[in-house]
Amino acid sequence: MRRGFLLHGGDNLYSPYPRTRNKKIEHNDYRLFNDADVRAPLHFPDASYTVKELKDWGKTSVRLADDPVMSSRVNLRDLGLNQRLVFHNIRVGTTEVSTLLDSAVLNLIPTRLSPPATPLGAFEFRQTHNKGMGAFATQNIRAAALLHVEIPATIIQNTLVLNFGLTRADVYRKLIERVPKTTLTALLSLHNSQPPDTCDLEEAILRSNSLGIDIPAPAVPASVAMGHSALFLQASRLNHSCSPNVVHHFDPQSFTLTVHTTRAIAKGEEIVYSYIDLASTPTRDARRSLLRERYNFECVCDRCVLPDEAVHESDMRRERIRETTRDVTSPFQAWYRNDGQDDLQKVIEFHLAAVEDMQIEGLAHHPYFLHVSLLATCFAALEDIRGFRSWMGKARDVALGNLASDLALDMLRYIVYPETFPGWGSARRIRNRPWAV
Ligand SMILES: C[S@@+](CC[C@H](N)C(=O)[O-])C[C@H]1O[C@@H](n2cnc3c(N)ncnc32)[C@H](O)[C@@H]1O
Repeated sequence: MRRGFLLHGGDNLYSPYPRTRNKKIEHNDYRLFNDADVRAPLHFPDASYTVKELKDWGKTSVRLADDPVMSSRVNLRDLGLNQRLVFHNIRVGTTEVSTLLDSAVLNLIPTRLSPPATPLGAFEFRQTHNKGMGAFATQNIRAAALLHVEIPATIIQNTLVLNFGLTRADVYRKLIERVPKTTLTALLSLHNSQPPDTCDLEEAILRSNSLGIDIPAPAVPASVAMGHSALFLQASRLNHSCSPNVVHHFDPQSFTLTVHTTRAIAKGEEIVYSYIDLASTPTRDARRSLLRERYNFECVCDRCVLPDEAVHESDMRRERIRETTRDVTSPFQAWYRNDGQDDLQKVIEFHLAAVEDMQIEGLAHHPYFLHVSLLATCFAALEDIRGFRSWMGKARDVALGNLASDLALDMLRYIVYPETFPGWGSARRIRNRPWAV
């Protein structure tokens, strides 16, 4: 028996529940309710996920399992402003996520959550001497560790202002109305970086601390699916650095933000990520002006407060990283095209120099992955198992930190069975080509 299904009678849609049986439900509501809350759980292949409760239209709750981590609870309410706007308060365990979303995105809110992996959590919050609060490692932490996992406190769709003719203030006010009291208290203690008197305090804090998240959505237009901002009460305490030691990603499967280390962190070191794209801003001045413009602060990270001469060297190094990354595959390709007549050692040195520059600068963003992957490819060509495993291991760490689990699994396979790597032994093979000199 399909408990909880809404009945579809021509154009009139009615709820089967006693308290709401005679309540006419608008077409949009039906579509939302049906798709997001009822159909999805029943499609679960795993028998342990069943709809445990489903009651009270308008305050609908769906429990998927007794395990609080594996269950989600969805409350729907029509905003009343527009048929297509719906509020959701999603309970995930004991955490409530207050959201203001376009109804098209409702389908994307998971009714079944993957359990988030257990984070190391080895950090504490305390005052910094020049950046307000910050997070600090309470023990030595290895590279590629899962440091923190957090469910958002709020999610807001950025395009609501455009799509529904609301003012930005309307949207934030409506969202704040839905935030539970305890969350609001924690939210109000966060940093406010907005210029004074530009908006309400709540809005200012949400704007100062929210992070962009992508909710992938094959079924809805990209403009709707992307462009959400989420507030994370703890991750909001992480400061910016131009030499970051962590990256964060929103994982739609577990509906959590995950924070991974990009390099080893010493006990007492501050945990920092980059608020901007460091690859496109190699100089301190460029980074500072971008941060000033976007986030209204002057960067005083370890890299930016170096003496002028050291800053100049750092700028040069970062320019060099940008240059070597521009056509990152060409040295290897040239070697390959030339039937291996050039010295593969030179290709290796090219990438090693780039990696060294990045290590000095404390950078492990995208170009780092390319360089270490190409180093692994060079060592594979030479059938050098130790070199291959070492660089492939570094590339895999980056993949893990970026939640590319399929790629990381492939890489693990290559680490275990190097000879299955596609370019394994290519140095020997191309030298033996009949047309090779
Ligand atoms: C999202 S909050 C980070 C946590 C904040 N320090 C706090 O006390 O809650 C962002 C604010 O922290 C400060 N901040 C973060 N990184 C900084 C940096 N590298 N240099 C100077 N201030 C920084 C700025 O005031 C910025 O507006």
